[in-house]
Amino acid sequence: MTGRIDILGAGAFGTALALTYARAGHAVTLWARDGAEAMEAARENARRLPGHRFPDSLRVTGDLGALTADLALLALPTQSLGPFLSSARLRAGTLVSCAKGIDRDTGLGPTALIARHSGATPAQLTGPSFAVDIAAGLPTALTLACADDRIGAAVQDRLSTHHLRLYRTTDVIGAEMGGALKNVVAIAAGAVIGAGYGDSARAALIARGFAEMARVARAAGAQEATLTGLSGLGDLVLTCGSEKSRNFRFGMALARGETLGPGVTVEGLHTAHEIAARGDLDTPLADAVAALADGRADVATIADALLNRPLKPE
Ligand SMILES: NC(=O)C1=CN([C@@H]2O[C@H](COP(=O)(O)OP(=O)(O)OC[C@H]3O[C@@H](n4cnc5c(N)ncnc54)[C@H](O)[C@@H]3O)[C@@H](O)[C@H]2O)C=CC1
Ligand SMILES: O=C(CO)COP(=O)(O)O
Repeated sequence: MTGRIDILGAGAFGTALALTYARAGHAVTLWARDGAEAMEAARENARRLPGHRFPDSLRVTGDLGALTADLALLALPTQSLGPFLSSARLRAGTLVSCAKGIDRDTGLGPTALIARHSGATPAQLTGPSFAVDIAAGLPTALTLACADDRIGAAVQDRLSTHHLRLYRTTDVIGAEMGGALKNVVAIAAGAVIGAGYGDSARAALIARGFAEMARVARAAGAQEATLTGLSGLGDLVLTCGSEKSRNFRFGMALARGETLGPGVTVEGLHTAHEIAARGDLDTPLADAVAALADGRADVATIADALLNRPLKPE
C-alpha cells in the first residue's frame, strides 16, 4: 500500500529513507532544517548523501506546516529530539523515531520523548543499516518496535519494501537499548583496531560488550530475545565490523590521537557518558569509552585496567 510519508531530518539516514520510500511509490515529503531549497533545486543531498538523484515523488521542504501525512519518521540525532519535539508540535498520528541513543537531559529513549512532547503514537525503527547501503537499494532487514501491536503491524506493512524488510516487536525498550548501546561498543571496537590490538581482541570486546549491553538493557526492562535480534546483536556486528560506521571511526581516531571532522554524528559518545554517569551497574566498556573521550585515560592504560581485573566466571 502506498501513500504519503513525511520524514523529518535530511541527514544521511533521513535522506536514504526518503529515497527508498519515494522509489517504492510513496509520496514523500522530506523536511530539512537547513538547505531545503538548495536540495529541492539540485534534486540531491550533496552534503550528507551525495550521488543519489531524488525521484519526482520526493519533495524537500523547510516548512513544518507542509507536513500533513499521518505517518512521519523522525531521523534526527537523539540529543536534538527533545528540544525539536517540544517546539515543533507535530500533527502526525504515528511518529517513528530512527535515532539510536539516550537523551542525556532526561535519560529517556526516543519513544518516551515522543510520548512526552506529542500526542502521537510512538514507534522506533532500528537495526543494522548504513544509510549508503539503503540508498543503494541493497537488501536490508530492520526492526519496527511499537507498544501497540495493531498499529505496529500497520506501520510494518507500510514501511516494508522489496529491499527493506521490517520485523516487528512490542519490546520498544529492548529495540531502543540495542540501537543505543551497540554504538558504545562500536567506539570501543574502533579503539581496539585503531590501537593495533587486532581482530581477536575485537572479537573478545564484541562478546563482552554484548554481555554489558544485555546487563544494561535488562535493567531498563528489555527482553533478552530482542537483544539477540536485529536491533541488538545484528547492529552490533555491523557497526563493530565496518569503517562505514562513524562510531567505529570515532573510536579508531581516538586511539590514534586524531579527530573526525566537525559535524559528524557520533551517538555512542553521548550514550557512553549517560551510562557511565548512572554508575548503578557494572559497565566497564561505557566507563572506558567515556574516560577515553574525555582524555582521562589513554587506550593502553584502559586496556591494562580491563585485562587485569579479577578473574571471574563468564
Ligand atoms: N547514517 C546511518 O547510517 C544511520 C543513522 N541512524 C540514526 O539516525 C539518526 C540521524 O543520523 P544521520 O542522519 O546519520 O545523521 P547526520 O549527521 O547525517 O544528519 C543529522 C541531521 O539532523 C539535523 N539536525 C540536527 N539537529 C537538529 C535539530 N535540532 N533540528 C532539526 N534538525 C536537526 C542536521 O541538520 C542533519 O541534517 C541518528 O540517531 C543515527 O544513529 C540510524 C541508522 C543508520
Ligand atoms: O547505526 C548505524 C548502522 O546500523 C550507523 O552507524 P554509525 O552511526 O556509527 O555510522
